[in-house]
Amino acid sequence: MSDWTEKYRPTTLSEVRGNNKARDQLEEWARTWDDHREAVIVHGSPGVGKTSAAHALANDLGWPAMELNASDNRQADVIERIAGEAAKSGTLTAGGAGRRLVILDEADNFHGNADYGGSREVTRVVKNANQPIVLVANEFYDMSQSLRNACETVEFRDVSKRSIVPVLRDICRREGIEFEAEALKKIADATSGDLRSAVNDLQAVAEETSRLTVDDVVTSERDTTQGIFDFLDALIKEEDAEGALRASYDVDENPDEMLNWIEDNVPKDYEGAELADAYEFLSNADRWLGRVRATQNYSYWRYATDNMTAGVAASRRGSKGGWTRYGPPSYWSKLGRTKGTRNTRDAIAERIAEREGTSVATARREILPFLSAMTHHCKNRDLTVQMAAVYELDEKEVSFVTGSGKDTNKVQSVVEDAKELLAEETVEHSGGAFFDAGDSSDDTDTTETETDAGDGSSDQETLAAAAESEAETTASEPAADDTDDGQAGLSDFM
Ligand SMILES: Nc1ncnc2c1ncn2[C@@H]1O[C@H](COP(=O)(O)OP(=O)(O)OP(=O)(O)O)[C@@H](O)[C@H]1O
Repeated sequence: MSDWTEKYRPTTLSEVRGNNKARDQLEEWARTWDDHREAVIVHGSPGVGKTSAAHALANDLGWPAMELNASDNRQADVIERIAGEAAKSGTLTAGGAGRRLVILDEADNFHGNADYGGSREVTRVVKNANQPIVLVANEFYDMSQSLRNACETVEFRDVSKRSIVPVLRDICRREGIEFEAEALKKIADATSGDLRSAVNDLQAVAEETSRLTVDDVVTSERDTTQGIFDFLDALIKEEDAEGALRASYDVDENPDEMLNWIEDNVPKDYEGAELADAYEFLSNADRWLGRVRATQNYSYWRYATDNMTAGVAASRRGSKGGWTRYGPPSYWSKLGRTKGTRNTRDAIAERIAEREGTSVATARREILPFLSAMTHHCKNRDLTVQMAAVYELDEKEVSFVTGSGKDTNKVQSVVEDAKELLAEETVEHSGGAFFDAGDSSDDTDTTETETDAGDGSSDQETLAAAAESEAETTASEPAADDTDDGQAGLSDFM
């Protein structure tokens, strides 16, 4: 059987589902290209149709599409090909004739090269291109600010369940597969916004049966973790203390794992004082889990669970709406599993504590999770570099905080740039703490200071504000200009 994601790839923009606004913006960008001559960045999560939309657009307009993949090539080659092609066809171009669409896939990956100048070169080429360029990216903020500023931006959102189901239904009809409506809903549910995964899952299940029932879908791997997502919703958004505890009974994870999930996801919806309170309960839970490990007395699990469920739910202030993309605990899950990672964690926490004038416990329980949330997968690259520089993190440690693999180009280039930054900064001034903690009390109860985003008068508050806006980083464009002087404050990177 051929690959259904290819077989049913949209060929015209009208077949791109669930992102009407983005689709229309993209079309408008293309139709008015002669007037503005800017490139466009199309960004969003994997599998939501960005690349398909670019190709469909080219098809609709009758422009040949030329696709380049940033990570497949050496940067110089890519640039040469873009620049060369653009210049060449530019000379042939008269009005709209000879127009072609350059699609640059994985455009957030240029940083993956030690040759930092590459990114600047791409920016220059993109700015001067004689042809419309679509840059496709997952992580908007992995692209340099000057590149972002040079382009228009179109954001593709996760595809809603409501839009996914009809796509699956169409495919079933065209493949002659019988199905229960609930089965399709279940697939859509389990793939949380990623239409490509939904189509893949549908094909996987359909290969096993000629009539698709709800029960057929149960076996998919994503489904086994679905319980935890429902639980997180209940805990973080819906239930009171008792309800949250009850919801945890349905979760098929041990308390250590459950704590990891909660710790990693609660900052996506909680903020300020409620987050501080929640962390307090989570650290209580952590202590009880430590006692279980030390004594093998499993009756303490109960206390840990109470803290992490009832405690966290009770910390909530006001109501939480909307839909949140909860994710597996990429970083915290590694904690406590092995002694090695615990040591890494503690080594980082010690350096943070020293720098910020807090206790190691505070650094570990309160500061590290913030850093982790803000630099998850190195998504805010400038900030990640800044962090690596200030705390002098090596590859293993950057990987630990961000959850990106330590052997990836991303992590290696972050560490390299951090070293460079550090070298520059030691010349400029004697280095400073990330947060510039005002008092240096060794008190573990300093939660207020890290989380109370008040008037923004101190770096601590800037950080807290950053943590709060973390959930919306993809939506907001920083206003600051390029900062190349290597001594920019944290707020300049936000
Ligand atoms: N919005 C959509 N409408 C219709 N089909 C879609 C949509 N999004 C994804 N698909 C299906 O998923 C496949 C992959 O989509 P596509 O490669 O365009 O996603 P993407 O957002 O570019 O992901 P990535 O960033 O991982 O490349 C398509 O061939 C199609 O089958």
